[in-house]
Order: sequence, then C-alpha cells, then structure tokens
Amino acid sequence: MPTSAAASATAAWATLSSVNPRRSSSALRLPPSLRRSLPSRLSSSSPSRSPLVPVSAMASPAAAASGETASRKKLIIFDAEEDLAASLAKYTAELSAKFAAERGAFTVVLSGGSLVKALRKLAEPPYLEAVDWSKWHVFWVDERVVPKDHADSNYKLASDEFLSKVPIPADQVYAINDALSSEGAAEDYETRLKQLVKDGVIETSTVSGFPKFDLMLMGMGPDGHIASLFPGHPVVNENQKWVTFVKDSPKPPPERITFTFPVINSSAHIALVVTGAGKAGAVHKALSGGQKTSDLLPVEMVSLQDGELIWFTDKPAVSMLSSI
Ligand SMILES: O=C(O)[C@H](O)[C@@H](O)[C@H](O)[C@H](O)COP(=O)(O)O
Repeated sequence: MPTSAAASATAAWATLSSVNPRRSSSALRLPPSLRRSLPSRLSSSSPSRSPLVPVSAMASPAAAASGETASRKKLIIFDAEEDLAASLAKYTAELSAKFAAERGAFTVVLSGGSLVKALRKLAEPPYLEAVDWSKWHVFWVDERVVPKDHADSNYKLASDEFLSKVPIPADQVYAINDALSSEGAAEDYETRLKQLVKDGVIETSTVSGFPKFDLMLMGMGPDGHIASLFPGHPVVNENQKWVTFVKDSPKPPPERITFTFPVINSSAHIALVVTGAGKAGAVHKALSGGQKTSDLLPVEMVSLQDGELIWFTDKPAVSMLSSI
C-alpha cells in the first residue's frame, strides 16, 4: 500500500492532556515508549516528519458508565485540511485492503456533510488504482427522505463527489428506496441489511448481535449530532431497531432515516471527521469528560464495544481543549 499520504501528513497524535493547539505541533512530541504503541498503518514513516502520537486514554463518559473497556479511541489534529484528507484516504485504503483480504468484502458507511469532500483523495492516484473497489459495499448512516436526485440527498452528494469517480459495482451501493415514506424507507433499509447479513456481506457483532460494519465514515454537527441522531431526540434511545426514522429533524430537511446507536456502536472502525471552529464547543464537551450520563451529546454516546474510533480534527475544532 502506498505510503505517500503518511509521508505528507502533518498530523499530530496527542494525549488529550497534551492537546494545546496554541503550541506548535512539535510541542506535542511524546516519548518513544508512547510512539511505539501507534498502529503501524498510521505511523509516520520518517522520524523527521511531524509526530504522530496516540491518545492513550481519552475520557468516555458513556463507556465509563457502562464499564466497557474494549473501545480504542484516538484523536488526530491536522494543520491543514489537505493533510486530513490524505490521512483519511490512507486509513480507508488500508482498511479496505485488510477486509478485502480477510473476508472478500469491505462494508463502508457514509454520512452526508463535509465528510464527503474529505474523501476526495481516495478517487485520485495512487488509491484510485490501488484500492480493490470491487470489494466495496457502500451504505449510509443516515439519509434525507427525498428523491435520489434532490439537492438534499446524501446519496446524490456522495455520488456526485465520490462514488461516480470510483469503480464500485452499482449493485453494491445501497441507497434508500426514495419511493417510500420515512417509516417505510427505514423498514426497507433494515430488511435489506438483514439480507446482506444472511448473505455474509455484513458481519454480525459477537458482542451485541447487531450488524458490524467494517468502517463508518461520519461527520458531526455543531450541536454534537451524528447520523440523524440529534440531541434530546427520542431516537437516540432506540435500542432494538437497526434503522429508524425521524420526521422532525432540527436540521432540514425534517424527514430522515438513520442507523441507531446499537448499530453504530457495533462498528469495527469509525472515522469521525470534525473540522472548523463551529464544532469546537461540542468537541470540548465530548472530549473533556466528566459529564453526567443523562446529559450526553449524541457524539458522546459513540462507544464502540469492540472497535476503533478515530477523531480526524483540525486546530479550530479542538481550539477549546486547551482550557481543560
Ligand atoms: O444528513 C445530514 O445532515 C448529515 O449526514 C449530517 O449528519 C452531517 O454529517 C453532520 O451534520 C456534519 O456535517 P458537516 O461536516 O457538513 O458539518
């Protein structure tokens, strides 16, 4: 797998207590003992490059409350969006190779929003040629209930910006049925997921019994929402269904379908792409710890049972962390 993305990355891995965006990234350099625990696929190939430092113990109120410990969490702070996009492409391509080799399929879940633009480097050399796109199966963690050619459609966004540029077989791209109501579309999507589990395309979590997707690529809203799971909305507590619907989303359009938390938290990997000063308050709340479990933002309810959560961030997004 090409290493050019890692070589150009100016990312810094940091323990939460070390994050201080007002310092230069070299101030985030950690001792070799900590650097040794980096996942090799994300390690810098050259010691002269900017450091990549692991988050060893990020606060997780939800995990702490439930006593879960298997979740692995990391935070990456990028100096530039170009570097974030390069690192995200490398991370995704390496997971694609791993899952394609291990089980002949790679299940990838997309959100809408700025995440889609951050995927652009996957559709460029060297990844365009190096990735085995025939193994990809693409899903949406949430979708607006609008026609697929509507400007609000997450499918249309991903299709225009990414999927139309890579050779994924069309029958392995699972858009919602846009002829149905929101209730019907959610039920239909869950039925199709169940068939794909039966067919062995989607794995099942041995921990939860819910579907286990290989990689979820998601954004987070300024209010701390992920997917279409908004703060204070009852669907954040759905614990039976795989896919549900909302008719009153505070972010337009109002009607959406969304994966539920049991599915999100069964993922093998989640890349949470969160950039810009508008996200700083939610990032601060999510990463500073100590909140009551009744007061969690949806993003704080991401608690992987047996998986890896990586925050891909930039300095504006973590700009409030220096105060903790
Ligand atoms: O359907 C949606 O509205 C999106 O899927 C939404 O959940 C998005 O991912 C976040 O709002 C972050 O979006 P930005 O990264 O553009 O802020």
